[in-house]
Amino acid sequence: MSDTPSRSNLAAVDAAHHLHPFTNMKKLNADGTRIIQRGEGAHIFDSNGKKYLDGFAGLWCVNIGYGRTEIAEAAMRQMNELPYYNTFFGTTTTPTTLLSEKVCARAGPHFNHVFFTNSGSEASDTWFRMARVYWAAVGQPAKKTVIARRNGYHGSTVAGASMGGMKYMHEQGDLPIQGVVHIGQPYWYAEGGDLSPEEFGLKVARELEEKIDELGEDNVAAFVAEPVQGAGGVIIPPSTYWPEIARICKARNILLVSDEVICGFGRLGSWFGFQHFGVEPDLAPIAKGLSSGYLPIGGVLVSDRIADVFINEVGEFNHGFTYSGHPVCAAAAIENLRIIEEERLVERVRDDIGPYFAKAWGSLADHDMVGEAVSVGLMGALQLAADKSTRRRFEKPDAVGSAVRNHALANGLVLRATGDRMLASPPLIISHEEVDTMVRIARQALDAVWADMRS
Ligand SMILES: Cc1ncc(COP(=O)(O)O)c(CNc2cccc(C(=O)O)c2)c1O
Repeated sequence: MSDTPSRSNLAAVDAAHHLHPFTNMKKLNADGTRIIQRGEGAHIFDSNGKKYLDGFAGLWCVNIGYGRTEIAEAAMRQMNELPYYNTFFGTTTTPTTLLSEKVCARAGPHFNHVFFTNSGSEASDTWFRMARVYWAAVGQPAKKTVIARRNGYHGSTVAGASMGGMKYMHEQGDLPIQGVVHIGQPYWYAEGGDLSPEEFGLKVARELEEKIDELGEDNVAAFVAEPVQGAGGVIIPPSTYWPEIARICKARNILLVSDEVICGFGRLGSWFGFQHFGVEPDLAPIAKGLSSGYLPIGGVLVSDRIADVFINEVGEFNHGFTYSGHPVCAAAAIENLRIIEEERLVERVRDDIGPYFAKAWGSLADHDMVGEAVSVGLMGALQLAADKSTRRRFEKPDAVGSAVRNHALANGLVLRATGDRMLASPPLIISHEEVDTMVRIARQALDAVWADMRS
């Protein structure tokens, strides 16, 4: 049956058949969905030919930018040779094995093993089970509880959504599951009060020690955190935060889990976020920049402390996915990492475009509506404020953030709004001129919304 009628009316077909994630479908069907047709470099184009500078790299993930045909060619070669085989029952495939070596080579001396998944959420549920299996194998089975953070994000699977600190997710489906508790987040602008950022960083880190004391150290398996919270609003912790977290985890014998799904693969100007903050985690979920989103793949970096127990004590870890280490996805990821390495994109973020972005994006702090303009590497946020002199927030943060986002989008720039924070996470290949364009359109959007609010 010809698909011409459907293709000519994709929005109507989408409304009739496609349920979108994190979307109010009634509103979307009324507004109509936007068909994104192709991408090139840091730009995407919709089905009407409108061009957008993708200041969000898809969903934090298109690190090498769009249109890199080398990846399609690598995927096609693998697909034509072997489109799929599994890694259960004593088998593997060449790209899966080579990718595991390549990922570990960038993760530092303590990481020599990776467990592959299809997404970041599956990586969350994988390490969640690994942590409990690890403690049981070393004779401390009561160490089951995971401590996570309010406003953290770790995906949409049951454990991932439970460890996430988003109340609106917990309300749907009776989460969090037993064995997951939350402490505060290092969000100084909103919660620091009269403390300096450094004082606040120590205070909120020490909530971890208080929670461990409350639960009993012998009941706590792990603490999980994103190096920089992404979906929570690009919350960059004060300098005192991570050293104190690392000290507490070591002193109190709980596993430290660094969620690298966003911060990994160059986003912060280092291969992984934990390296940027000088931390040595025990486990680290990965996804997104691993393949730059060209094909779905995720995983868990497993430190020697954990891997040695799984190899020598646990025996069979009864966990895994049909597509764990999918050969075509692995081939695409290998090519993606080759591009990141050969074009020195991590170093570029650290030494060139990251500092350039910080200066340009930081200049927006002079706007009456901007309370802070912060960034690390190519991950930035604008905190919108009703009164920046007192850090007073807007009454309707979501409405303000959406208004700025929609204005930017109408003028050809994709930004993410989470409440009253405007988030940027452009492809690592973005040029200086494109950063200038991002900032120009963002400023225009701020001017327009601020003027609307005062009219
Ligand atoms: C830190 C972190 N951990 C786990 C996940 C889950 O990964 P998957 O989506 O591949 O299952 C994420 C994902 N992060 C994510 C996903 C979708 C939207 C947004 C947003 O900020 O709007 C963020 C993430 O940001």
